[in-house]
Formats: sequence, C-alpha cells, structure tokens
Amino acid sequence: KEVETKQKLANVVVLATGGTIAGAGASAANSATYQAAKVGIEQLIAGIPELSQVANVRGEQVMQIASESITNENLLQLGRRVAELADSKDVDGIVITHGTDTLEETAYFLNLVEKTDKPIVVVGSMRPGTAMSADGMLNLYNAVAVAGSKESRGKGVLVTMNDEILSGRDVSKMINIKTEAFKSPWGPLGMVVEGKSYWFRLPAKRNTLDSEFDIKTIKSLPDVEIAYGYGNVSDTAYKALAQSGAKAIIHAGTGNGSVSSRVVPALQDLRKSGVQIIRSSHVNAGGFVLRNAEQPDDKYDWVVANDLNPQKARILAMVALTKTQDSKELQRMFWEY
Ligand SMILES: NC(=O)C[C@H](N)C(=O)O
Repeated sequence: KEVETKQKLANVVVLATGGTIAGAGASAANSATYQAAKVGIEQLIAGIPELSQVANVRGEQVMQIASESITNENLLQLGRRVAELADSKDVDGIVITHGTDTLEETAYFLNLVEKTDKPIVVVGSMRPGTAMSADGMLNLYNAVAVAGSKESRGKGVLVTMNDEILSGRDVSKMINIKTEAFKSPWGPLGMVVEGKSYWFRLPAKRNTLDSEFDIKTIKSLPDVEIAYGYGNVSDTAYKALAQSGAKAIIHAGTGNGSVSSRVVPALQDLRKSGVQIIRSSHVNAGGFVLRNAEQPDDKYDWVVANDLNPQKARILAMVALTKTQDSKELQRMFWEY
C-alpha cells in the first residue's frame, strides 16, 4: 500500500541556488546576522521528512550564492537547467530555493522564458534555518506541495512565501526584516495550508507556454542598467551607464516615473544615440507609469514599464532586447508581459 501511494506522488526536483534559506547563524538568536548560502540541498531536504508525504523529492545544487550576487550568466545557467528538467518525462514540478534579495527577478525571468506548463515554484526564507522561528522549512514544504500539485500547472512561475502563493511576475520583496516580506501590488493568487493549495485568481499577463521568449534560443543577455531618480539628481549616472555599454536604461523614477528637468536633456540625447529609455517608478507599494503622463514618451521615443518595478523592468528589457531593438515592439512587450 505504501509503495502504491509513493508511486502516485509527483516527482519534484529542488534546484538549490543558496540564499538565506541555506543560511546559518552563530546562535538561534541570530535571525538577521548570519551567513547566507552555507547549507547544501541534501541537508535542507533531510531536515524536512514531511516532504516525502507530498512528493518524491530530489535535490540538485546548481550554485551556492547569496542572491544579491546573481549574475546574468547565473540566470541563464539556472534557466537552462529548469528547461532540461521540464522536458524530462519523469519530472512533474520544479522548485528553486533562492535568496530573497533578487528572488523576484529570477522568478520573473523564468516566467518569461520557460516553455512549460509544469509548475515552477521559487522559494526563499527571511531567517536562516538556525534561527528561532525560522521560516524556510515551511516555505520549502509549501513550495514542494505546490510544485507537486496538478492544479498548479499553467499558472506561470509561482512563489510561495509566508503561506501565500504569489505570481512570480509581480511579487516583490517589500520589507527586509519581517517574514511577511513578499507582496504583489495585485494580491496573492492563493494560499497553501498544510500542503494543500487554495486558489483564488490567475495571472492575466503572458507567461511560460504563452510567451514569445524561449530560454533555448537565448545565448546571452544584453546590458541593461538602472538609474535612480530623486531630488537634485544629476545626469552623471545615466551618461556613465550608457558609456559603459548599456543598451537600455531603466529610470527608477519618482512617483509615476517622473523625470527631473535636470535629467531630461541627457535622456533625450541618449535615446537619439540608440539607448532605450524605460520609465519605471521606485515608489514602495508599487508604481504605475502611463505613457505620455508626466513626460511626452511619444515625442521622445521612450518606453514606460507600467506596473513593473525597476528591477523587473530590467529583466523584461534584457529578454525583450534579445528579440527586438524597436522601441514600439519593446513597448508592446511591456504591456503584454
Ligand atoms: N533573505 C535572504 O535570502 C537574503 C540574502 N541576502 C539573499 O538574498 O541571498
């Protein structure tokens, strides 16, 4: 009977990349002072025997880094491994353990480039496993349960943090000291409780199977950089980024992506020289940038990121620029993804 149940369980592969979920501190009181990316995936899986009740789980250590140090090469490496596993008949779902600092970027990247309807769930933790009330164990258990569930198929890349199921497209780390750190401005898609998923809404934006991007055809990612808007800002950073080879600059603007009059002339010049200018917003609870509001985007040939925060706008711009250099095409992609 036991063998029978085991056969019915989904096969879930956990790809480990490091982060706090693999972190370790000197004492149980160290919830914020610790080293990320210390514990291997075998040890993480062995620490949660209950995983075997929700899926047949095996782990793979893809890298072991704190996520603030993730490079474009790391993203491509991870994306390619996810695609290989998704193509494999004996894999039903994939979980990626990840540091939380750039988790939202990796989740969005995978959401754009993985051509599969198999569940892909990205998960992290705010406290290391050595801390009191560590959150990684339950977050990972939830991730495996969601990745092993047929109901999770075709919903784009997902994130499970703090009992919520969130869309990898628009989830963002909103605070760095609470376990309730990850939010989407548009709310979670569902909840996961005791290994069972409860769904309430679906992503409306193009993703995975419905996406025009494919990890298998992306050889490298172009250089896209972010410059921050604030009072008394100068154009130095924008110019320097372009000079060092940025193909697009994300303006992490104030308010609705507004641009200081001290910076506008430089951005007009950069656009004329071929650099794409993409207006986003760094407001905390989620920006919303509209074309030709605040700035005449049609006249300047700039692009707006709408609700994508600057770091997510960077991901879409990189992926989009592997297909087109046309600003109108770029803008279409920013509306559709
Ligand atoms: N909570 C975390 O995972 C933070 C860590 N710096 C990381 O992103 O790897």
